[in-house]
Amino acid sequence: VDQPLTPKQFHLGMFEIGRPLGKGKFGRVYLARERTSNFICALKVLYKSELQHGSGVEKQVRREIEIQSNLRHPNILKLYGHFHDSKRIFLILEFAGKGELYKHLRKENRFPEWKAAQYIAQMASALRYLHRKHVIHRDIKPENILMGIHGEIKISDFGWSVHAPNNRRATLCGTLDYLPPEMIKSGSKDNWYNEKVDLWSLGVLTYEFLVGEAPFEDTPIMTQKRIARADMQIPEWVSKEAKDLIKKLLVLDPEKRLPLEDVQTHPWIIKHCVKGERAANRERGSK
Ligand SMILES: Cc1nn(C)cc1-c1nc2c(-c3cnn(Cc4ccccc4)c3)c(Cl)cnc2[nH]1
Repeated sequence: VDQPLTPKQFHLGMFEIGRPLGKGKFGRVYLARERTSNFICALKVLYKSELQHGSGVEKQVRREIEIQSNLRHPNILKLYGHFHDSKRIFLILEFAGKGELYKHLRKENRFPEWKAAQYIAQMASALRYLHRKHVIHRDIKPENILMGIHGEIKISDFGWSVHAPNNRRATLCGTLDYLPPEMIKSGSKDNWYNEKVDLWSLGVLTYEFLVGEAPFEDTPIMTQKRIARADMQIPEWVSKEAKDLIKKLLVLDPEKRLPLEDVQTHPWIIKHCVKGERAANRERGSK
């Protein structure tokens, strides 16, 4: 499909800026329309002054641009291009029509199993695509997932992703809930650049979609202790198939976590994702 946003050089005058869509730790995102093609997109604006020179954040933005502009997958938010002026850096991103997934999760408290399974199947498909390109996301959590107009999910915010193998040090901030044990424990960091870290986070995400809170949610100290021991309880009302998948992803040994191709063929995923449309709608109608 020919992308209207393919000129080599972009500049701010090409866009009509709309309402603010949200803000992150660094920068804000605005709805925008490219004037000649009327193409709707999301413009992420970062102030250079906020990205201290030579700091990790500047490298993170560079990495986000380098990695995300080469990705093309229905469940990964597209980065069409970027440009900058004297004070700001602009990322031209795909507009996700239904916004941030975590807001939907908080509003609904938790997702029904059929919806959670479809989201996890889409995440597994996107992660398989990333891992085939030796990209590790390393920051899978509801806050970094957006929703398209048809309810499909889109992984965004590649600021923490890396090309494996990689010898960069990373400073961690934000929630600990999604960190795998190998990133919590001190000692060898090469496990940080093993794509198995995304499998652990996928397990945490599955749990949070179904239960409405993260499995190791606690005080920061207790969260670290519970992660290091994979100490979590799955409520008895969660189906046995869903419990089985969570337990096969939240495994301390990275090498023993269920591979993505087995996630996609897991009975819980098959049960909710490959039924005929009619049967699935009938089931959903009864929810
Ligand atoms: C909000 C919202 N409501 N609806 C109906 C659609 C949206 C929507 N938001 C987006 C957004 C969007 C907005 N905020 N954020 C979080 C953020 C902001 C700044 C730096 C880092 C992270 C992402 C994007 Cl990128 C891309 N598409 C988006 N679509």
